Amino acid sequence: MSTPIIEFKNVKKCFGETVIFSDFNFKVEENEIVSIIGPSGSGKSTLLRILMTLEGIDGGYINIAGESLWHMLWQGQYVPANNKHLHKMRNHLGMVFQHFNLFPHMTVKRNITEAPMRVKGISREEAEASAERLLQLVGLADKADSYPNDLSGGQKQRVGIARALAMKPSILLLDEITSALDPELVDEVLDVIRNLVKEESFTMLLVTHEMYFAREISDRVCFFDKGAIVEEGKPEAIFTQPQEERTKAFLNAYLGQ
Ligand SMILES: Nc1ncnc2c1ncn2[C@@H]1O[C@H](COP(=O)(O)OP(=O)(O)OP(=O)(O)O)[C@@H](O)[C@H]1O
Repeated sequence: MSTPIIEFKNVKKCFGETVIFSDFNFKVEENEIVSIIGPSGSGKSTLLRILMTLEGIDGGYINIAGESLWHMLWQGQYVPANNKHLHKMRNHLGMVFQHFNLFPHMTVKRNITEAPMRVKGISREEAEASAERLLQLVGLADKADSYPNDLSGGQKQRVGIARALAMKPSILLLDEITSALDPELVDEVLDVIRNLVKEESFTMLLVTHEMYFAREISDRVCFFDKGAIVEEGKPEAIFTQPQEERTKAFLNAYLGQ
């Protein structure tokens, strides 16, 4: 078997006294599209935030493309990886957030070019050419000079996707990217992701409450509860023949099955 592109091994994560993951194990293969579904507060966003190194861990390992993300063994102790290594590992990942997280004082184009120029040292010319291509891809070529506050929620999120792609990540993390949107704006954002996976191979890990989208797009769906994967499998199997009581109850509540 090939090396998984993402691997959590015996990961422990606490917020103070609250244990989110006690012994979490999880793998994603290269070019696999995996949806994480599950109740609110079960740790789904934390999982993505840990991968992005926005949160640390309290034990275990996380490997990305076969290399340790957070901890390295040094003289018998686990220590955080140094900044250079962390920077290299972060380059594998792009994340789209629920609340867009765009810089309001920057134009759309600048929101997209900022990180590639600052973090990757790409020239302004190259970053702007890439931003223009990406804006075309997300259907916002005419909004390059607008400011985020002049855009609809769906447009803001499409900028969020373009911004994540500008870093050329090999893994895209999507954290409930349509949850903050009015229902009529959801599909314009999901269509961008649909087109993206049609055009290119991607490793994608998405946390979503859009069950029809998870079913349509995923190679694998994981039902997650209380910091653990309760059940996982092909979308058809999870959505039509869930085996675990907790999965059935969740899907019943969600889909009225
Ligand atoms: N920075 C933090 N400090 C303390 N507790 C936190 C922090 N971030 C998350 N939590 C807690 O960790 C638990 C898991 O949160 P998380 O956001 O990962 O859940 P989730 O499954 O993504 O939920 P939702 O579907 O509502 O977004 C929750 O109880 C949350 O309150």
